[in-house]
Amino acid sequence: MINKLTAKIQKTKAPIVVGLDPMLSYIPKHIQEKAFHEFGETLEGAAEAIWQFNKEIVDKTYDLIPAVKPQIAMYEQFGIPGLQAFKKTLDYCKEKDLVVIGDIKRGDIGSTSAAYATGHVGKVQVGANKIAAFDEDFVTLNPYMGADSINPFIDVCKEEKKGMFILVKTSNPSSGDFQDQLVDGRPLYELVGEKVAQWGSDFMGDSYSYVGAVVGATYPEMGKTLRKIMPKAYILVPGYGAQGGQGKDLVHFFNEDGLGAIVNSSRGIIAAYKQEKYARFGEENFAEASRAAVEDMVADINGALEAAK
Ligand SMILES: O=c1ccn([C@@H]2O[C@H](COP(=O)(O)O)[C@@H](O)[C@H]2O)c(=O)[nH]1
Repeated sequence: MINKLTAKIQKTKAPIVVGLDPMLSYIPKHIQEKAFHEFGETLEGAAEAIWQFNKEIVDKTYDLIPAVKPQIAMYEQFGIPGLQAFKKTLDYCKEKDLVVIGDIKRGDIGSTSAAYATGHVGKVQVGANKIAAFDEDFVTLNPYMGADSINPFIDVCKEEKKGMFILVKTSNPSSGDFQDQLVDGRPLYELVGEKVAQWGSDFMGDSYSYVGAVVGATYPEMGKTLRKIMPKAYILVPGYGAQGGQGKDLVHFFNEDGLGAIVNSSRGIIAAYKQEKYARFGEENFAEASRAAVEDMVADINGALEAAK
């Protein structure tokens, strides 16, 4: 899967991932009304609205992008119908040949992590059958419970040739509360970065590892340091757009081969039609606005990479 991700980034020339993080407040009235007419103002109605919204965005952008990152929390808030919409979204994106990164941020004691790994990237044994449940290509993981929370994912991913992005330095304002604390004189995120490099060293694709890292666009200097600590790890970079990150901040997240980082934007793409810049599209054409926002994001990042050469 890491080879597929790298190849798709090279083919599209778009080192970006569209975050499918639908909130009802982003979903145009005409979609909500249709879904509520059919299913009522219920969890089922909400789930139908987010599925129709996602589908239109995917239809209008899939030819420009290598990957999507559905955030499971946005679906879980609608309970079981929400999780069904999550699964429908994953399957549809895979039909469109997109790489799917499930933003699930799991990590628990070994036996529980093993169950999460089975459900999200593996296959569960049911009688004589082995069945893939959610079946993402990559997942995000929280490593702060230690190696035994990550190892089950490594085992399952090795079997399935799938991958993971491990939280190293997150984009949020209080990420420093714990991640920046000094341990033997070094920030904790650097030590986690070293561990990611170590985990990845015996789980390599052709040029990059199946074990990637999450580093926020909002911390460019730390991104530069972590790039050197984890040269073979793909870095998933959230924090672009709605959280303030811009192309010029991201140059040092990439390696000299122009690869090694994939930048996420969720609200900045899926709710683009709400921004003044894309207001010309109108609510009806929200997915066209998302397409324009993808094109602008790619131009911003590639422009910054060119300028830095
Ligand atoms: O450090 C992190 C890790 C994950 N995220 C997730 O990425 C998206 C960001 O959404 P935007 O709308 O582009 O701000 C969201 O799913 C977060 O849970 C992150 O922001 N930072």
